Amino acid sequence: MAKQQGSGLQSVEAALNALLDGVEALSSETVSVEHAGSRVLAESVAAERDVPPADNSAMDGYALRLSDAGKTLPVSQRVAAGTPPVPLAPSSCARIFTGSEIPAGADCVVMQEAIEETPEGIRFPASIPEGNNIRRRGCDVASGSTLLSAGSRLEAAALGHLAGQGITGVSVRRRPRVALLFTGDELVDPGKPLMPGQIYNSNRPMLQRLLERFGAEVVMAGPVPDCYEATCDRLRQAAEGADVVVTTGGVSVGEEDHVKHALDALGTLDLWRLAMRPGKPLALGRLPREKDSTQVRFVGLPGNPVSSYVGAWLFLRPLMGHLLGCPVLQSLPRVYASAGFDAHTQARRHYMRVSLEFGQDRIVAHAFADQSSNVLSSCIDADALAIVPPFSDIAAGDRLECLWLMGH
Ligand SMILES: Nc1nc2c(c(=O)[nH]1)N[C@H]1C(S)=C(S)[C@@H](COP(=O)(O)OP(=O)(O)OC[C@H]3O[C@@H](n4cnc5c(N)ncnc54)[C@H](O)[C@@H]3O)O[C@H]1N2
Ligand code: MOO
Repeated sequence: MAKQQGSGLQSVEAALNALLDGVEALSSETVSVEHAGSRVLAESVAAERDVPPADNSAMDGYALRLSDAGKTLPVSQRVAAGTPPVPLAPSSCARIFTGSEIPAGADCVVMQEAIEETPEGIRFPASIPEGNNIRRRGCDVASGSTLLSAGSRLEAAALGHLAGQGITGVSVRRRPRVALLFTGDELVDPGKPLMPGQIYNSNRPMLQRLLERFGAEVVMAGPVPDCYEATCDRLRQAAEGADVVVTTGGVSVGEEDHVKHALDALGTLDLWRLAMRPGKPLALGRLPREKDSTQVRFVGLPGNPVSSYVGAWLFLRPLMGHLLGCPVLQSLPRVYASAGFDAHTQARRHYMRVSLEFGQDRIVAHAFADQSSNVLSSCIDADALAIVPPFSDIAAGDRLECLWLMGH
């Protein structure tokens, strides 16, 4: 286990280094573009065609030669979108529409609001800028250029870009397979009656949703009884079918907290107990996977829902980012805001759940009043985690570094 700090707690940075050390991107698979939403490109895609494929008009209007500016010209052809034009006849203009190809010979387009229709033809203004309203071939994508880089996440615009090339299939990273286990004999899944002493399992849908957003596939999700042998069995089983095993609860110091001991016995406990709030008892390590003699990463999140939520953003997201070879998932964007509250911290760095108010000249971070790790209400409107260093006094107006939970 890595060396501990004086407080006996390890830094978040040390934990992230231990977790990500040696993590390599997973293998790739080919999927149809239709089903590639949110997947991560395994290889860069080169453009094979220019977009647009030819010079075309940005406006509904008339194409002409710049040398004919100020003249009245007959309309010699009508170029509808989807129909290739013929070369422009001398001393004439072409009726043209947005997206229609520019006829050879024409070098500008005048929008129809700027011309005058006369019995002799179309009268054009005397002054027309060069190349007016012409969108050049390849101005969006040039053939041979990199259309999308390896590691890009295929969201809406990227999918449009692939379609613009006529591409139907892409090579993407396999989704990290995650096994999610929940410890705690008090837990019941919604849909079942709640007996005295029981609570509903909030972590299950919450982590499932977060993991899917981070690009993972949850292949197994289920309870683990509060018993050492059962915990060992479930961890062993989980490691066989997954790339990452995540547990919640059972990592603290009570005698019903078996996860850490089971991990210690079965695999490697790399690091335990972090100088962060919430999430102090978080445990990180590796479990052996017998079927291919490899190791899978283990993340033991504390049971309190807020500790699990914050731990997922801080640790599971970058882990998925590394398994997917996707830089945007590897770290959270930082944003600086003025504190809209007073706070003081003890020995642990506090990741406070804040909502961001975007004003004209500054961003104000508002903290949810109750920052306890069992109060999931604090996460509902949290746009960011404000990082408050240990032993600090924060006064309203102070500058805060925040991790932006984009689209949380
Ligand atoms: N003596 C000490 N006690 C505790 C310490 C400590 O240092 N010394 N640390 C506290 C901190 S900080 C945390 S965080 C918790 C974490 O404990 P565990 O990870 O072992 O979690 P549990 O004890 O299993 O559960 C904690 C809490 O969360 C509820 N829970 C658990 N799973 C779920 C779920 N899936 N859905 C909803 N709620 C869940 C559980 O009922 C407990 O209330 O330990 C402190 N104790
Ligand atoms: O560290 Mo715990 O997650 O604050 O309650």
